[in-house]
Amino acid sequence: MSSSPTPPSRRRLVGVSTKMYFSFAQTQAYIASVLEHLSRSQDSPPLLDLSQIDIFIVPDHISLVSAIAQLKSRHATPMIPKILPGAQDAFHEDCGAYTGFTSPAVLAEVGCRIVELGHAERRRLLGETDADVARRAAAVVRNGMVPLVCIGERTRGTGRRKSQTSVGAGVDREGSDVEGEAEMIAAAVAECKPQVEAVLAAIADMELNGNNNEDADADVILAYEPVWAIGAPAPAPASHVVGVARGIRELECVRRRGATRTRIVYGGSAGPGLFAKLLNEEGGKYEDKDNGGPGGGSIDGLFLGRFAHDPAQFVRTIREVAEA
Ligand SMILES: O=C[C@H](O)COP(=O)(O)O
Repeated sequence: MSSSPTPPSRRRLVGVSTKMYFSFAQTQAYIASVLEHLSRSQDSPPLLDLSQIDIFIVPDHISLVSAIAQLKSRHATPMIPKILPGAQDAFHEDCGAYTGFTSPAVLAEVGCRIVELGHAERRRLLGETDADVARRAAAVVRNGMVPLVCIGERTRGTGRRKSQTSVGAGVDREGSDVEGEAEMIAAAVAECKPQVEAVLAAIADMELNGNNNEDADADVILAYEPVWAIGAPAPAPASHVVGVARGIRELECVRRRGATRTRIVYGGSAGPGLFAKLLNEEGGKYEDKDNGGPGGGSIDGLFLGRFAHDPAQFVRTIREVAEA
């Protein structure tokens, strides 16, 4: 009797953006402190196994080269995991008369590994469109880096959820109207759908045109960040996050990609304690093994902002994602 092979799992990941919160010196001090905390957490048993997860730090553009050097210098240190450096944006052209833009080719040249695209703040302040984000994602892949594409609905939705007024009520499902919640999830997935489709279509087109040497779908990270949960006192409700992530996984453009090639992280006032709540919400109800899931998960990790700007809290969250 032959048993079907176990599908490969998606690697978990956890990262932080410093947005524009830090000075150059503060970014250097932050990274040094994160490395120090990670090193200390490996000093005594029980040792933390970080080999199965990806960790990334996304500083501002000016601090990036220095951050890359800092991270590289510690990679030789035993027990310290590799931390992938990321950028907060890249243009869709590699070079030319594009004053003030950031070249993806130069980012790759200096050792950048992940490029965040289409953050809600850029969509709002700079008018970046799905088409802009899609072209940039293709350029990031073309240059051998991984796009971290921010998607998310702008408003809390019009479902009839009873606890709609309080964002902070997020993780507490008491009093929620399940039908209204389902409507809000469906509305959020519908708003995310064109954002995801545009990006995956642009990457698929680029791959079809032979610009990618890989013989497989490119790795893509979707950062699901409901706009109303960014910069808020608390994250979106776990039930909402998991519901939307499942809806995104069911989109045809996601389903037809390689099983492990699309990872989804949650962002928006995320911090310590959240990942366990998300996994608890998944509760094994969603068997995503066919799609490379780690045995019941639609969410692969977290993308943090403010609540990880304290290095100890970031490392605490890394530990939680690794051990959950
Ligand atoms: O880039 C990260 C996200 O926008 C979340 O930021 P936040 O945790 O400060 O809300």
